[in-house]
Amino acid sequence: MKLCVECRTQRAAMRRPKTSEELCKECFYTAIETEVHETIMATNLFRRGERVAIGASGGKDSTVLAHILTTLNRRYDYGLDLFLLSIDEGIKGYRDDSLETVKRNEQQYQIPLTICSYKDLYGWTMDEIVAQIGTKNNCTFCGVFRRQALDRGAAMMKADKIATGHNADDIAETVLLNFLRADLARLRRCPSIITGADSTLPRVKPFKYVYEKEIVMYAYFKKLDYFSTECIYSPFAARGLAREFIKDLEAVCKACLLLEGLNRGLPRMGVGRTKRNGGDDESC
Ligand SMILES: Nc1ncnc2c1ncn2[C@@H]1O[C@H](COP(=O)(O)OP(=O)(O)OP(=O)(O)O)[C@@H](O)[C@H]1O
Repeated sequence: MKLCVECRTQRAAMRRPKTSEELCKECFYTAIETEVHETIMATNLFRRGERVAIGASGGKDSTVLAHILTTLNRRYDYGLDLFLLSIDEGIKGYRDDSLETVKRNEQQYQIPLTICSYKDLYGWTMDEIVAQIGTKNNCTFCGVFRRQALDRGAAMMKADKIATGHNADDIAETVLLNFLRADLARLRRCPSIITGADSTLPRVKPFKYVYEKEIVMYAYFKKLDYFSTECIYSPFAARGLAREFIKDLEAVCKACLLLEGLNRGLPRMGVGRTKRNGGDDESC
């Protein structure tokens, strides 16, 4: 039986994707939560007394965000007034089901939920828009409307900030997409942990440094209640290509793993052959 390298008492339940350390569940939770807390502290992400809208889609990222922000707010006494804000894009068989999850999260985390719909704000549901425009450019409508809908919903609820569940993988995909589109303004802006800092409603990404795989593991081990189906229109989105490309790069990037080990004082991390990083002579 392998013991957790952190507590050395419990059985290791996983190899942590970010560090390759073998940890028990409790030490894994502590590691993620502490890292998010340190990110929040190091970047002054919130101020005491702020009212924070958590963009809640019912998916894994925003569900874990709601769970971790609620936990940290209590544990470290941030003094934040948290609430869930969901945008109902009007996608039958997808958003209606995920909203049911958010309604349960409202009870589980004991933070109030507000739902704003495209139908009320714009007079159109996404299903109606897709019926007009087809499945090629529909994500443009959805992305632009959702961004504004989150702002309008948060302003209506007198929020000071919007927190979203964007993680390290999402940010890498966005960087790649903006690079491919040669969109320099967005390329410069998109990796920031806080955007619109000077506006009345800044947006923050507390999971900027959290790997998607670790969010999935956290949600799975904690048995969090989240909705895991992809948007029915997303197979047509360009983001999917960026995601595949980054996953392929990750699978062979032995040099990055070795370098990370050296920088973290774990020189043996990534030494030897694993299924994930291939042979010893693989490179980016
Ligand atoms: N319908 C929505 N209502 C409220 N917030 C949303 C909605 N859709 C997305 N968001 C916010 O934007 C973030 C990124 O959403 P996106 O759909 O790009 O990614 P995701 O990785 O699938 O996130 P999640 O797992 O939380 O659904 C979410 O984590 C959430 O905070």
